Amino acid sequence: MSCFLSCVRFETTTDNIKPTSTESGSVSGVTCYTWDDVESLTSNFSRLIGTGGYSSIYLARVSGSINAALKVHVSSHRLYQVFRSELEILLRLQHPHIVKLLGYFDDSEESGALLLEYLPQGNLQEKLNRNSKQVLPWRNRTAIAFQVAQAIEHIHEKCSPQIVHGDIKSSNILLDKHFNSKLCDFGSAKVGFSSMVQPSKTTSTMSPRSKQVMMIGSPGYTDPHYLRTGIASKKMDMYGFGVVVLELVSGKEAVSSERGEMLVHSTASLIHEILDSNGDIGEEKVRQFLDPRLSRDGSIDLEEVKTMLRVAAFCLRSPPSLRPSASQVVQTLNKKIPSLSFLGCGKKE
Ligand SMILES: Nc1ncnc2c1ncn2[C@@H]1O[C@H](COP(=O)(O)OP(=O)(O)OP(=O)(O)O)[C@@H](O)[C@H]1O
Repeated sequence: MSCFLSCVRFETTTDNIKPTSTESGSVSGVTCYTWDDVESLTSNFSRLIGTGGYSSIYLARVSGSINAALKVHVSSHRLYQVFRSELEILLRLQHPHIVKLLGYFDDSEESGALLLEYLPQGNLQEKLNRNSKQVLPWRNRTAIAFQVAQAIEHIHEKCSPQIVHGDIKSSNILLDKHFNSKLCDFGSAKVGFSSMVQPSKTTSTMSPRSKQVMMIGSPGYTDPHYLRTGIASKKMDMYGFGVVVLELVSGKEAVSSERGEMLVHSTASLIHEILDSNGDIGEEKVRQFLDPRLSRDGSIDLEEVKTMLRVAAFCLRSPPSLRPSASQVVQTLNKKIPSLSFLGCGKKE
Protein backbone atom coordinates (compact mmCIF):
# COMPACT_ATOMS: atom_id res chain seq x y z
CA MET A 1 0.00 0.00 0.00
CA SER A 2 1.51 3.27 -1.11
CA CYS A 3 1.07 6.13 1.26
CA PHE A 4 -0.56 6.41 4.53
CA LEU A 5 -3.30 8.46 5.17
CA SER A 6 -5.12 10.01 7.96
CA CYS A 7 -6.98 7.97 10.50
CA VAL A 8 -10.65 8.15 11.13
CA ARG A 9 -12.16 8.12 14.56
CA PHE A 10 -15.69 7.00 15.32
CA GLU A 11 -18.16 8.35 17.78
CA THR A 12 -19.94 5.31 19.08
CA THR A 13 -22.81 6.96 20.87
CA THR A 14 -25.06 7.52 17.86
CA ASP A 15 -26.88 4.88 15.80
CA ASN A 16 -25.02 5.83 12.65
CA ILE A 17 -21.43 6.11 13.62
CA LYS A 18 -20.04 9.20 11.95
CA PRO A 19 -16.34 9.44 11.15
CA THR A 20 -14.44 12.53 12.24
CA SER A 21 -10.95 13.25 10.97
CA THR A 22 -8.26 12.93 13.61
CA GLU A 23 -4.75 11.77 14.07
CA SER A 24 -3.88 8.24 15.07
CA GLY A 25 -5.00 7.34 18.53
CA SER A 26 -7.23 5.23 20.67
CA VAL A 27 -10.95 5.38 21.21
CA SER A 28 -12.74 3.35 23.90
CA GLY A 29 -9.80 0.97 24.01
CA VAL A 30 -9.87 0.51 20.22
CA THR A 31 -6.65 1.78 18.63
CA CYS A 32 -6.44 3.48 15.28
CA TYR A 33 -3.26 2.33 13.50
CA THR A 34 -1.20 3.70 10.63
CA TRP A 35 -0.15 1.44 7.76
CA ASP A 36 3.42 1.45 9.14
CA ASP A 37 1.98 0.12 12.42
CA VAL A 38 0.10 -2.58 10.53
CA GLU A 39 3.27 -3.74 8.76
CA SER A 40 5.14 -3.84 12.00
CA LEU A 41 2.33 -5.62 13.93
CA THR A 42 2.26 -8.41 11.33
CA SER A 43 6.06 -8.49 10.76
CA ASN A 44 5.33 -7.55 7.16
CA PHE A 45 2.44 -10.00 6.78
CA SER A 46 4.69 -12.97 7.48
CA ARG A 47 2.02 -15.39 8.78
CA LEU A 48 -1.26 -15.91 6.98
CA ILE A 49 -3.77 -17.63 9.31
CA GLY A 50 -6.96 -17.49 7.27
CA THR A 51 -8.56 -16.34 4.06
CA GLY A 52 -12.11 -15.34 3.29
CA GLY A 53 -14.04 -14.09 0.31
CA TYR A 54 -13.13 -10.48 1.06
CA SER A 55 -10.02 -10.63 3.14
CA SER A 56 -6.78 -12.21 4.28
CA ILE A 57 -6.10 -12.72 7.96
CA TYR A 58 -2.57 -12.48 9.39
CA LEU A 59 -1.11 -13.21 12.81
CA ALA A 60 -0.16 -9.98 14.55
CA ARG A 61 1.64 -9.16 17.80
CA VAL A 62 0.52 -6.31 19.96
CA SER A 63 3.03 -4.82 22.42
CA GLY A 64 5.50 -7.41 21.16
CA SER A 65 3.86 -10.35 22.93
CA ILE A 66 0.06 -10.53 22.70
CA ASN A 67 -1.24 -12.45 19.71
CA ALA A 68 -3.93 -10.83 17.59
CA ALA A 69 -5.41 -11.38 14.13
CA LEU A 70 -5.27 -8.71 11.46
CA LYS A 71 -8.04 -8.93 8.88
CA VAL A 72 -6.97 -7.01 5.76
CA HIS A 73 -9.86 -6.34 3.43
CA VAL A 74 -9.29 -6.61 -0.30
CA SER A 75 -8.61 -3.13 -1.58
CA SER A 76 -11.49 -1.85 -3.72
CA HIS A 77 -14.05 0.90 -3.48
CA ARG A 78 -16.97 -1.54 -3.17
CA LEU A 79 -15.26 -3.74 -0.58
CA TYR A 80 -14.24 -0.65 1.38
CA GLN A 81 -17.94 -0.32 2.23
CA VAL A 82 -17.92 -3.90 3.54
CA PHE A 83 -14.92 -3.04 5.72
CA ARG A 84 -16.56 0.15 7.01
CA SER A 85 -19.78 -1.63 7.76
CA GLU A 86 -17.95 -4.40 9.67
CA LEU A 87 -15.88 -1.82 11.57
CA GLU A 88 -18.92 0.24 12.57
CA ILE A 89 -20.72 -2.86 13.82
CA LEU A 90 -17.76 -4.24 15.76
CA LEU A 91 -17.26 -0.87 17.45
CA ARG A 92 -20.72 -1.26 18.94
CA LEU A 93 -20.40 -4.87 20.02
CA GLN A 94 -19.11 -6.18 23.30
CA HIS A 95 -20.04 -9.71 24.18
CA PRO A 96 -18.07 -12.69 25.53
CA HIS A 97 -19.03 -14.76 22.48
CA ILE A 98 -18.41 -12.16 19.78
CA VAL A 99 -14.88 -11.57 18.51
CA LYS A 100 -13.38 -8.46 20.07
CA LEU A 101 -12.11 -5.53 18.02
CA LEU A 102 -8.75 -4.25 19.29
CA GLY A 103 -7.92 -1.71 16.59
CA TYR A 104 -8.18 -0.80 12.94
CA PHE A 105 -6.52 0.90 9.99
CA ASP A 106 -8.63 3.00 7.62
CA ASP A 107 -7.40 4.98 4.61
CA SER A 108 -10.88 6.56 4.21
CA GLU A 109 -11.03 5.55 0.54
CA GLU A 110 -10.56 1.95 -0.37
CA SER A 111 -8.40 0.09 2.13
CA GLY A 112 -8.98 -1.03 5.65
CA ALA A 113 -7.89 -3.60 8.20
CA LEU A 114 -9.30 -4.81 11.50
CA LEU A 115 -7.19 -5.92 14.42
CA LEU A 116 -9.10 -8.63 16.29
CA GLU A 117 -8.46 -10.78 19.32
CA TYR A 118 -6.74 -13.99 18.20
CA LEU A 119 -8.62 -17.27 18.50
CA PRO A 120 -5.94 -19.98 18.55
CA GLN A 121 -8.16 -22.98 17.73
CA GLY A 122 -9.26 -21.50 14.40
CA ASN A 123 -12.77 -21.95 13.08
CA LEU A 124 -15.41 -24.55 13.94
CA GLN A 125 -15.60 -25.89 10.38
CA GLU A 126 -11.93 -26.94 10.55
CA LYS A 127 -12.41 -28.48 14.00
CA LEU A 128 -15.35 -30.61 12.85
CA ASN A 129 -13.48 -31.70 9.74
CA ARG A 130 -12.95 -35.48 9.54
CA ASN A 131 -9.21 -34.90 8.98
CA SER A 132 -8.85 -32.86 12.14
CA LYS A 133 -6.50 -34.66 14.55
CA GLN A 134 -8.70 -33.92 17.52
CA VAL A 135 -12.32 -35.00 17.89
CA LEU A 136 -14.38 -32.20 19.40
CA PRO A 137 -16.06 -33.74 22.49
CA TRP A 138 -19.84 -33.69 22.81
CA ARG A 139 -19.81 -31.34 25.79
CA ASN A 140 -17.90 -28.74 23.79
CA ARG A 141 -20.34 -29.09 20.90
CA THR A 142 -23.35 -28.31 23.07
CA ALA A 143 -21.45 -25.43 24.69
CA ILE A 144 -20.59 -23.99 21.28
CA ALA A 145 -24.26 -24.16 20.19
CA PHE A 146 -25.30 -22.44 23.42
CA GLN A 147 -22.68 -19.70 23.16
CA VAL A 148 -23.44 -18.98 19.49
CA ALA A 149 -27.14 -18.76 20.36
CA GLN A 150 -26.24 -16.26 23.11
CA ALA A 151 -24.21 -14.19 20.63
CA ILE A 152 -27.13 -14.16 18.17
CA GLU A 153 -29.55 -13.29 20.95
CA HIS A 154 -27.32 -10.35 21.83
CA ILE A 155 -27.25 -8.87 18.31
CA HIS A 156 -30.94 -9.59 17.64
CA GLU A 157 -32.50 -8.66 20.92
CA LYS A 158 -30.10 -6.74 23.11
CA CYS A 159 -28.59 -4.28 20.65
CA SER A 160 -30.35 -1.12 19.61
CA PRO A 161 -30.67 -0.82 16.70
CA GLN A 162 -30.67 -4.56 16.23
CA ILE A 163 -28.26 -6.40 13.98
CA VAL A 164 -28.81 -9.34 11.61
CA HIS A 165 -25.49 -11.16 11.07
CA GLY A 166 -26.44 -12.43 7.61
CA ASP A 167 -23.79 -15.18 7.34
CA ILE A 168 -24.05 -17.60 10.24
CA LYS A 169 -21.87 -20.61 9.35
CA SER A 170 -19.28 -22.81 11.03
CA SER A 171 -16.30 -21.00 9.46
CA ASN A 172 -17.56 -17.77 11.07
CA ILE A 173 -17.42 -19.34 14.53
CA LEU A 174 -13.95 -19.10 16.07
CA LEU A 175 -12.66 -21.13 19.03
CA ASP A 176 -10.38 -20.13 21.90
CA LYS A 177 -7.98 -22.50 23.62
CA HIS A 178 -10.80 -23.94 25.79
CA PHE A 179 -13.09 -24.32 22.73
CA ASN A 180 -15.29 -21.45 23.79
CA SER A 181 -16.81 -19.88 20.71
CA LYS A 182 -16.83 -16.36 19.31
CA LEU A 183 -18.92 -15.23 16.38
CA CYS A 184 -16.94 -13.31 13.73
CA ASP A 185 -17.29 -11.79 10.24
CA PHE A 186 -19.87 -9.03 10.37
CA GLY A 187 -19.14 -8.04 6.76
CA SER A 188 -22.63 -9.14 5.63
CA ALA A 189 -24.50 -7.80 8.65
CA LYS A 190 -27.51 -5.49 8.40
CA VAL A 191 -28.30 -2.90 11.07
CA GLY A 192 -31.18 -0.85 12.22
CA PHE A 193 -34.48 -2.15 11.00
CA SER A 194 -37.33 -3.57 13.00
CA SER A 195 -37.29 -7.15 11.78
CA MET A 196 -36.45 -7.34 8.12
CA VAL A 197 -34.85 -5.49 5.26
CA GLN A 198 -36.18 -5.58 1.71
CA PRO A 199 -33.99 -5.20 -1.37
CA SER A 200 -33.43 -1.51 -2.05
CA LYS A 201 -34.85 0.23 -5.15
CA THR A 202 -31.43 0.13 -6.78
CA THR A 203 -31.27 -3.60 -6.17
CA SER A 204 -34.62 -4.23 -7.84
CA THR A 205 -33.49 -2.50 -11.05
CA MET A 206 -30.16 -4.34 -11.16
CA SER A 207 -29.24 -7.13 -13.57
CA PRO A 208 -29.59 -10.67 -12.16
CA ARG A 209 -25.77 -10.95 -12.12
CA SER A 210 -25.28 -7.83 -10.02
CA LYS A 211 -28.09 -8.97 -7.73
CA GLN A 212 -26.19 -12.22 -7.19
CA VAL A 213 -23.19 -10.22 -5.99
CA MET A 214 -25.45 -8.33 -3.56
CA MET A 215 -26.88 -11.51 -2.02
CA ILE A 216 -25.58 -12.34 1.41
CA GLY A 217 -25.05 -15.78 2.94
CA SER A 218 -23.05 -18.87 1.97
CA PRO A 219 -23.94 -22.09 0.10
CA GLY A 220 -25.46 -24.71 2.38
CA TYR A 221 -26.49 -22.13 4.99
CA THR A 222 -28.71 -19.71 3.13
CA ASP A 223 -32.35 -19.51 4.05
CA PRO A 224 -34.43 -20.56 1.00
CA HIS A 225 -36.93 -17.83 1.91
CA TYR A 226 -34.19 -15.22 1.59
CA LEU A 227 -33.05 -16.73 -1.72
CA ARG A 228 -36.62 -16.46 -3.05
CA THR A 229 -37.47 -13.00 -1.76
CA GLY A 230 -34.19 -11.17 -1.03
CA ILE A 231 -35.68 -10.24 2.34
CA ALA A 232 -33.09 -10.54 5.10
CA SER A 233 -34.40 -11.02 8.61
CA LYS A 234 -33.40 -12.33 12.02
CA LYS A 235 -34.97 -15.62 11.03
CA MET A 236 -32.34 -16.10 8.33
CA ASP A 237 -29.71 -16.14 11.09
CA MET A 238 -31.75 -18.80 12.88
CA TYR A 239 -31.73 -20.90 9.69
CA GLY A 240 -27.91 -20.65 9.47
CA PHE A 241 -27.73 -21.54 13.15
CA GLY A 242 -29.90 -24.64 12.51
CA VAL A 243 -27.41 -25.84 9.88
CA VAL A 244 -24.50 -25.29 12.30
CA VAL A 245 -26.29 -27.42 14.93
CA LEU A 246 -26.72 -30.21 12.35
CA GLU A 247 -22.97 -29.99 11.66
CA LEU A 248 -22.20 -30.15 15.39
CA VAL A 249 -24.33 -33.27 15.87
CA SER A 250 -23.36 -35.15 12.71
CA GLY A 251 -19.78 -33.92 12.16
CA LYS A 252 -20.74 -33.54 8.49
CA GLU A 253 -20.10 -30.49 6.34
CA ALA A 254 -22.91 -28.12 5.33
CA VAL A 255 -21.99 -28.91 1.72
CA SER A 256 -20.21 -32.24 1.20
CA SER A 257 -16.80 -31.60 -0.38
CA GLU A 258 -16.97 -35.04 -2.05
CA ARG A 259 -20.47 -35.05 -3.51
CA GLY A 260 -21.51 -31.42 -3.28
CA GLU A 261 -24.67 -32.48 -1.43
CA MET A 262 -26.16 -30.09 1.09
CA LEU A 263 -26.61 -31.31 4.67
CA VAL A 264 -30.10 -29.77 4.78
CA HIS A 265 -31.05 -31.94 1.79
CA SER A 266 -29.50 -35.18 3.02
CA THR A 267 -31.20 -34.70 6.41
CA ALA A 268 -34.54 -33.48 5.04
CA SER A 269 -36.44 -36.71 5.86
CA LEU A 270 -35.11 -36.78 9.44
CA ILE A 271 -36.03 -33.11 9.90
CA HIS A 272 -39.55 -33.73 8.56
CA GLU A 273 -39.98 -36.71 10.83
CA ILE A 274 -38.97 -34.62 13.85
CA LEU A 275 -41.34 -31.81 12.89
CA ASP A 276 -44.24 -34.13 11.98
CA SER A 277 -43.98 -35.96 15.29
CA ASN A 278 -43.70 -32.68 17.21
CA GLY A 279 -40.16 -33.37 18.27
CA ASP A 280 -40.28 -37.09 18.85
CA ILE A 281 -37.31 -39.08 17.42
CA GLY A 282 -36.49 -42.77 17.63
CA GLU A 283 -33.19 -43.66 19.34
CA GLU A 284 -31.97 -45.66 16.38
CA LYS A 285 -32.37 -42.65 14.09
CA VAL A 286 -30.48 -40.48 16.55
CA ARG A 287 -27.59 -42.95 16.73
CA GLN A 288 -27.43 -43.16 12.95
CA PHE A 289 -27.18 -39.40 12.62
CA LEU A 290 -24.69 -38.81 15.45
CA ASP A 291 -21.06 -38.20 14.43
CA PRO A 292 -19.56 -41.74 14.40
CA ARG A 293 -16.40 -40.37 16.03
CA LEU A 294 -18.49 -39.68 19.14
CA SER A 295 -20.08 -43.11 19.40
CA ARG A 296 -17.14 -44.38 21.50
CA ASP A 297 -18.01 -41.74 24.10
CA GLY A 298 -20.32 -43.81 26.28
CA SER A 299 -21.20 -40.80 28.41
CA ILE A 300 -23.27 -39.06 25.76
CA ASP A 301 -26.83 -38.54 26.85
CA LEU A 302 -29.04 -39.30 23.84
CA GLU A 303 -31.70 -36.96 25.21
CA GLU A 304 -29.23 -34.09 24.68
CA VAL A 305 -28.64 -35.20 21.10
CA LYS A 306 -32.42 -35.24 20.60
CA THR A 307 -32.70 -31.72 22.00
CA MET A 308 -30.00 -30.46 19.63
CA LEU A 309 -31.76 -32.12 16.67
CA ARG A 310 -35.11 -30.65 17.67
CA VAL A 311 -33.58 -27.19 17.92
CA ALA A 312 -32.01 -27.60 14.45
CA ALA A 313 -35.29 -28.84 12.96
CA PHE A 314 -37.27 -25.91 14.37
CA CYS A 315 -34.67 -23.40 13.17
CA LEU A 316 -34.93 -24.80 9.63
CA ARG A 317 -38.72 -24.55 9.50
CA SER A 318 -40.64 -22.76 6.77
CA PRO A 319 -42.16 -20.24 6.73
CA PRO A 320 -39.53 -18.35 8.74
CA SER A 321 -42.14 -17.07 11.20
CA LEU A 322 -42.33 -20.62 12.61
CA ARG A 323 -38.68 -20.60 13.60
CA PRO A 324 -37.75 -19.87 17.22
CA SER A 325 -36.03 -16.67 18.29
CA ALA A 326 -32.46 -16.83 19.55
CA SER A 327 -33.74 -16.23 23.12
CA GLN A 328 -36.04 -19.23 22.86
CA VAL A 329 -33.14 -21.38 21.69
CA VAL A 330 -30.95 -20.13 24.57
CA GLN A 331 -33.70 -20.98 27.05
CA THR A 332 -34.30 -24.43 25.59
CA LEU A 333 -30.62 -25.38 25.56
CA ASN A 334 -30.14 -23.99 29.05
CA LYS A 335 -32.99 -26.10 30.36
CA LYS A 336 -32.52 -29.31 28.42
CA ILE A 337 -28.74 -29.77 28.14
CA PRO A 338 -27.38 -30.73 31.57
CA SER A 339 -23.83 -31.15 30.22
CA LEU A 340 -23.56 -27.37 29.80
CA SER A 341 -23.11 -26.98 33.54
CA PHE A 342 -20.03 -29.27 33.64
CA LEU A 343 -18.06 -26.89 31.52
CA GLY A 344 -18.68 -23.79 33.52
CA CYS A 345 -19.23 -22.33 30.09
CA GLY A 346 -21.44 -19.73 31.65
CA LYS A 347 -25.04 -20.85 31.62
CA LYS A 348 -25.73 -17.30 32.56
CA GLU A 349 -24.07 -14.42 30.76
N1 LIG B 1 -9.67 -13.45 15.12
C1 LIG B 1 -9.28 -14.53 14.48
N2 LIG B 1 -8.49 -15.45 15.06
C2 LIG B 1 -8.09 -16.57 14.40
N3 LIG B 1 -8.46 -16.85 13.13
C3 LIG B 1 -9.26 -15.98 12.48
C4 LIG B 1 -9.71 -14.77 13.12
N4 LIG B 1 -10.50 -14.09 12.26
C5 LIG B 1 -10.56 -14.84 11.14
N5 LIG B 1 -9.81 -15.97 11.26
C6 LIG B 1 -9.66 -17.04 10.24
O1 LIG B 1 -9.86 -16.48 8.95
C7 LIG B 1 -11.04 -17.05 8.33
C8 LIG B 1 -11.77 -16.00 7.49
O2 LIG B 1 -12.21 -14.93 8.34
P1 LIG B 1 -13.53 -14.08 8.02
O3 LIG B 1 -14.70 -15.03 7.90
O4 LIG B 1 -13.64 -12.99 9.01
O5 LIG B 1 -13.17 -13.51 6.57
P2 LIG B 1 -14.16 -13.05 5.38
O6 LIG B 1 -13.31 -12.48 4.30
O7 LIG B 1 -15.21 -12.16 5.96
O8 LIG B 1 -14.77 -14.45 4.94
P3 LIG B 1 -16.14 -14.83 4.21
O9 LIG B 1 -15.71 -15.53 2.97
O10 LIG B 1 -16.81 -15.75 5.20
O11 LIG B 1 -16.92 -13.56 4.00
C9 LIG B 1 -11.86 -17.62 9.50
O12 LIG B 1 -12.70 -18.68 9.10
C10 LIG B 1 -10.75 -18.11 10.44
O13 LIG B 1 -10.25 -19.35 10.01
